Amino acid sequence: MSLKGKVALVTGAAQGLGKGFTRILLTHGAKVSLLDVNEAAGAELKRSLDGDFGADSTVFLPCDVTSDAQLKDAFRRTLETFGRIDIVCNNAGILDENAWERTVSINLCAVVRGTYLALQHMKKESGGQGGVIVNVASVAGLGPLLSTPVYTATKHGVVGFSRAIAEVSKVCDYGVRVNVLCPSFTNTAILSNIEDDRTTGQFARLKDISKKMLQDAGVLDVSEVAEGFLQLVTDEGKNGSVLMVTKAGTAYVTFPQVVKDLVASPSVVL
Ligand SMILES: NC(=O)C1=CN([C@@H]2O[C@H](COP(=O)(O)OP(=O)(O)OC[C@H]3O[C@@H](n4cnc5c(N)ncnc54)[C@H](O)[C@@H]3O)[C@@H](O)[C@H]2O)C=CC1
Ligand SMILES: CCCCCC(=O)/C=C/C=C\C=C\C=C\[C@@H](O)[C@@H](O)CCCC(=O)O
Repeated sequence: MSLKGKVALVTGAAQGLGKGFTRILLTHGAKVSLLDVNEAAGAELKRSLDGDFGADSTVFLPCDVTSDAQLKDAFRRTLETFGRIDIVCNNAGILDENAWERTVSINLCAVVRGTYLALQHMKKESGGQGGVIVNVASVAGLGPLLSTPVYTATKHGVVGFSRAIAEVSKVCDYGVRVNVLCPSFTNTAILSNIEDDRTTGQFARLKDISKKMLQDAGVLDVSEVAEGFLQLVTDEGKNGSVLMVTKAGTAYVTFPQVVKDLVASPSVVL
């Protein structure tokens, strides 16, 4: 899929991975609507992108993705600005085991909200032109990151929800692909949480284990993850795909078909 003339909406775009996704989309000819709760960082990024890609290539929309009204308004203003939405990346996320309800609200509830809004605008049965949604989970969405159980739960939820919605889209012929990106440790601000007792809370005593996992796994550059993101956006054969990006390599994840396996071989003991 060529990105020329396409319009993307990226949440949590002001820094880190969202900024990397934004830049790779712009480099390949798309226009991007940047959503972020951090107005200062968003405005600063907009100024920088104006210089690199021209002022008409992006729009920055202050938005707290936990607010239904703000996210709906951001979609509306994106359509007003660019006339279409072809790509949605639900990327915004935090890690805070103390503020675990807010972690769930941002990392999972807002991904559901952003996915449903994207489908509302893109699915063919409501007059849309189709498109693609990339939801950002984590390797912690594939297995437990022990010092962050709620963060782990939210990322598992993003994987499960996205795979299910991808199946819905296929069966209902929405014309919208839904994929999941599962990066490993990447060099952004969120990594500092691994050492921060304020965000690991009751699990702070486990931080040395998580730090060793980080040291063993290595730390990705944003650009490495952005290449995986671009694959999920542009490969029109990918729907319901889960792409894991690690320093050891990039791979599509396959999942056991438990029910089919169970029926096929009743001896399977769960
Ligand atoms: N950095 C890493 O090691 C990994 C990160 N991820 C995920 O990647 C996504 C992006 O995180 P990073 O770029 O690493 O972190 P980051 O902290 O650098 O960027 C997160 C961005 O989301 C924004 N944001 C936070 N809450 C928001 C809200 N309520 N509404 C709108 N924007 C909000 C922040 O202002 C920030 O710009 C997250 O979902 C994170 O869980 C997944 C795997 C690894
Ligand atoms: C603490 C900051 C992390 C926030 C960013 C993020 O999401 C990073 C995730 C990176 C890696 C997650 C790894 C999870 C591993 C589990 O799947 C499990 O396989 C670990 C098993 C460890 C072992 O050797 O037994």
